[in-house]
Amino acid sequence: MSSENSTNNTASAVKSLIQRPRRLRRTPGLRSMVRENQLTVDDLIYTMFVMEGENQKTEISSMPGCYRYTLDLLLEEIKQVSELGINAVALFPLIPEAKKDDVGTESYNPGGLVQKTVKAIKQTVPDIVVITDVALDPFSIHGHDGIVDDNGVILNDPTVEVLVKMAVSQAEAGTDIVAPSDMMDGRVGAIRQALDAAGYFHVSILAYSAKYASGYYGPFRDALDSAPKFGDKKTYQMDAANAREALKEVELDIAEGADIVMVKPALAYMDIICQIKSTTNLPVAAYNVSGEYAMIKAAAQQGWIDEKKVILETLTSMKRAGADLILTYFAKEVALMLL
Ligand SMILES: NCc1[nH]cc(CCC(=O)O)c1CC(=O)O
Ligand SMILES: [Mg+2]
Repeated sequence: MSSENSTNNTASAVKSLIQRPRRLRRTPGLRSMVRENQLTVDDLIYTMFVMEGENQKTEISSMPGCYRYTLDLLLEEIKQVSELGINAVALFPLIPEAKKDDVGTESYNPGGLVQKTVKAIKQTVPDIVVITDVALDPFSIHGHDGIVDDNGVILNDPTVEVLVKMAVSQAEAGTDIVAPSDMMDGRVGAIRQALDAAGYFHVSILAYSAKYASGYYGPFRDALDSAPKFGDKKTYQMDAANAREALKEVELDIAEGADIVMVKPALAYMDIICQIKSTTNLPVAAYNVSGEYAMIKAAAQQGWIDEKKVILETLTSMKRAGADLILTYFAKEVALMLL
């Protein structure tokens, strides 16, 4: 018994406290019994960068500890993380400049990098869930997620036609989940229809439903060399000030056939995760984006924060906000911490 609670001059109001929340924080066992949320390896989706070539991995300078892998080394990494219990990987390709064009033709090449990668993963680690990104930015010379007209306007409906081809070609390659990250209107419905028409009823759609125009994507654009060559993405990605609009976007994507809805970025949008969770029974995903990764790594490298503690605290808070799934570059590190 600590003397703090037994001194004679303790105010009587405190002495007679009936509720003392600290009672349940007294020991690790008690804390564990009343813990409301638990981060587990099942929550994690490992976001990975793939590039052409052989036997190479290159570190992304603004994302220390995160690499672009050639397919052979990517497969090694995926085997390892699968053994650690990670269920799913989300793939993003680095496309050589020479294969980029105005309309992202390479994105639906049956022999393209993504398609080749999906096939190889399915042959080597068949149990891992493969999630492929559906958006034009890695494939377009201008770095936008859509087709651009002469006035610099990002065209919605012509872009959706390309996204549909991309999604079907990923399904042909064997992907489990297609994940449109482009924010064009109507793409979820168009992709669902096309997948079904081609017999891919079983392929799921993870919709980037509430994706914000964010400063937190900088390191990702370094990784893929995909920063927009002009303007910004504000005519298609959402305004950071809006919350009700996120609910509208989610509602539309669900009506169009989304299987999982996502909020992106995560950390600055916890309120959005929480609100969406309370309005849908679908699984809700959160994308712990590149800038969120970079901030933690940078502060940790300076010795300013305890990296492991901050990673676990950050991802657990996303679960507390309502995320069922978390896309994160920390997935492997976290899986090791949770062992
Ligand atoms: N379709 C683009 C896309 N898909 C995933 C990310 C960012 C992910 C991250 O920052 O980790 C982006 C960047 C963007 O919209 O410019
Ligand atoms: Mg939408």
